[in-house]
Amino acid sequence: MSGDNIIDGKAFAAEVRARVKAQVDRLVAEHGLKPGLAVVLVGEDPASQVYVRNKAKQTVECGMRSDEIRLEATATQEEVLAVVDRLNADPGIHGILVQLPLPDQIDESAVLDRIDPDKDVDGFHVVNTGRLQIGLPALTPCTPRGCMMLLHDRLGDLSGKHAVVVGRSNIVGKPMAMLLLHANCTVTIAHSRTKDLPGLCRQADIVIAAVGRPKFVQGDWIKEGAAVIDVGINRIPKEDGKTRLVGDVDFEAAVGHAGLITPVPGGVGPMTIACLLANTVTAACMAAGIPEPQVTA
Ligand SMILES: Nc1nc2c(c(=O)[nH]1)N[C@@H](CN(C=O)c1ccc(C(=O)N[C@@H](CCC(=O)O)C(=O)O)cc1)CN2
Ligand SMILES: [Mg+2]
Repeated sequence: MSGDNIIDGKAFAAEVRARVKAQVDRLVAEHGLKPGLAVVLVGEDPASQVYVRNKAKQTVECGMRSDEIRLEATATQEEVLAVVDRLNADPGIHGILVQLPLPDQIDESAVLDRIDPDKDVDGFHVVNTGRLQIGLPALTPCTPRGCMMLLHDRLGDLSGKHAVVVGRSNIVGKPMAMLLLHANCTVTIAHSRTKDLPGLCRQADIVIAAVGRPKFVQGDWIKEGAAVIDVGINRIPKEDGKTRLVGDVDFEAAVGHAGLITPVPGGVGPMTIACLLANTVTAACMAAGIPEPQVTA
């Protein structure tokens, strides 16, 4: 993959992490403030274990404190809430993330809403959701924030562009639509009941695929020159019995139509963790009542 229209999310995420590290270095040097991120993992989901390990590694590489809290898959709601309460009260922890999905016995929204909104670096708490909705400063969900960074980097001003968001989840589709709206896009949210989805996508200057179905968005749904951001991470079986990762877009078919497109892997995924680190710096600065250090390059 080497076309000019293919966005290298891995390289861009490395740049974001370098900026975060420079910010952290200044916070430590000028304010004695070392941001801390705690990640809570309940159970042994293999993909979640990899993501949590990568988060901890990248947090430390950026010079921040990293706490990893692991609970058995059989943990009770009370046990998970007790961990969140303890982290809420820890002044050295500025960001808390509970890795999703949670086991079935746990009420996900009750856990997410127990996190102190000022430490909610996932931006999933109802307070941050509401703040985003009405345009107040908010901790913003990491994946949509990463998508916006990629779009602004390659397209600059997004005003007046028609964006179609395929998917209406609370963690990607809805906040994504809100961020695009705040960037003055005309936004359509499409979902399983949308009529003529191919025709709708063909009108879009920007297509965000966040539906959770492998290769769902077809190549001929993409208008010539449109930007295609693929949020999907689907593992599909290969003939040799192993699995491979594909997005929600049929990449091979879409790449010939798109003006810009993110691959899977190596597109949006790496931006999610980079934005989590950036949100942790934001949360630490908010807690200390100091402005975020501005770093160049
Ligand atoms: N509390 C949260 N849970 C989950 C989130 C989240 O933002 N907050 N998002 C996903 C998982 N996720 C981070 O937690 C995540 C997913 C994918 C990647 C990534 O870098 N993907 C790579 C491929 C990695 C692979 O081979 O599996 C890529 O796309 O290039 C990072 C983070 C659900 N849970
Ligand atoms: Mg549940």
